[in-house]
Amino acid sequence: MHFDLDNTLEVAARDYEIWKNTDLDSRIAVVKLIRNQLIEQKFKYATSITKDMHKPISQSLAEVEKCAKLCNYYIEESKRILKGRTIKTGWSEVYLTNEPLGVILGVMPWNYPFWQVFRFAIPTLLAGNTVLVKHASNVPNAAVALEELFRIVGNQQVYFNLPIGSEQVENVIANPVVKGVSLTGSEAAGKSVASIAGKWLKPVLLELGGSNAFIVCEDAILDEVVPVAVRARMQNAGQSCIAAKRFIIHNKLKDQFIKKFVKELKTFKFGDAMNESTSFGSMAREDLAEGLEKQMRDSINMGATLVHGGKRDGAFFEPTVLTNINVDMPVFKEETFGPLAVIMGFDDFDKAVALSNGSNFGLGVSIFSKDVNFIKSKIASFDEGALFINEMVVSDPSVPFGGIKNSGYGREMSDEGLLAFVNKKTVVIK
Ligand SMILES: O=CCCC(=O)O
Repeated sequence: MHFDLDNTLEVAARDYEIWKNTDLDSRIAVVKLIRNQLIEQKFKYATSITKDMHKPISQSLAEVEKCAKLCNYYIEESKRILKGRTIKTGWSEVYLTNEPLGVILGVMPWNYPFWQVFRFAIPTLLAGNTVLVKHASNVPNAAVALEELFRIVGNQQVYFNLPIGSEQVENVIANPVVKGVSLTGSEAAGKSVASIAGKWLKPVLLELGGSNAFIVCEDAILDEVVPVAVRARMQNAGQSCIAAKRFIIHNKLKDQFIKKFVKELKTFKFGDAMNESTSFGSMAREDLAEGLEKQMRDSINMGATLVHGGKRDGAFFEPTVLTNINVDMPVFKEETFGPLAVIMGFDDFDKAVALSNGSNFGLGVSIFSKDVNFIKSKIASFDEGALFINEMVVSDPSVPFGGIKNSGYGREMSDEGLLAFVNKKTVVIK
């Protein structure tokens, strides 16, 4: 079917004029309809995810349910967040209103094809904007299913799927109807989108890669920590920006940690992604698995030791563990977007901090210790967007989410996510 980009941009701009004047109660009512439809048809939506990127169906269902949770959060909270505020000054009245900006472009990735779109689109729409979504080319079923789902909105369309190639994104950003861009994707995509948006002076939110450290201190209880560590790395076949990628373990616990980690990996059930008991699937594409294999091989050639796994069959990459890592290896320096854990040791906590900060990314870090007060005293020494103590780094609708350094800038979810694309208009009355 022929897709007319210019016409779509025109309609998105025209419908924005209606949507921005739709009161917040009505926008919230629309989000309720979207949520209801999502839950009623959750198997259909989950199947579109699994078909596109081979995620086991139980995990696709969990992704769809998380989208509903995000809707519930904003259904409850958006009035409070968008309310604006008054400011006491020498004038008789000063206040701030939060107004929409216009048509906002979302450039979205394939690893959580529904979740990533929901966390961009729901708050952006509730603020009164309309959205264009340029989804990843390897999730076409999810992209179409999402547009259909959001079409539930009465008289006007507020969500537009753009089935375009990445080479067309520049023109979309440059188009005067587009007033901002949110990108979740690679560091390279972030640099490109940020420079184009900069040229046209349009606000941009970047949620890029990560190479989170997972630090285990000497006093941690391994039987509690290891199942969390495995989940933190192997979730979504390792294809998550916030997955733990570099395990930094106190030297007194390191050998035991490795043993228990590998034992836990052996409990995974591989198989048909549509089978509800499958707990570990293949990666989304063969070229991605090949890329991970290269990072692993290059690191082994530089002295890393393969402890477990390491085999690839097409897009299937065995859960893999490497140790004897140094900071020059690709598995340390680059993001490993697949099921590969690298394990390093430390004696002194400051060394663990230095290793954690030794990445160009700065999305999040997990630290496990009984001495929470000690860890709290060290919070400022971590260059990260988030620090989770005795918990893996997770995303949650009520908690701001985003990074620093090459992980991007801006925050999604919580109050910050709803205020990401608004004009905070100041009103002063003498
Ligand atoms: O891939 C990055 C985000 C994953 C998540 O929100 O859980």
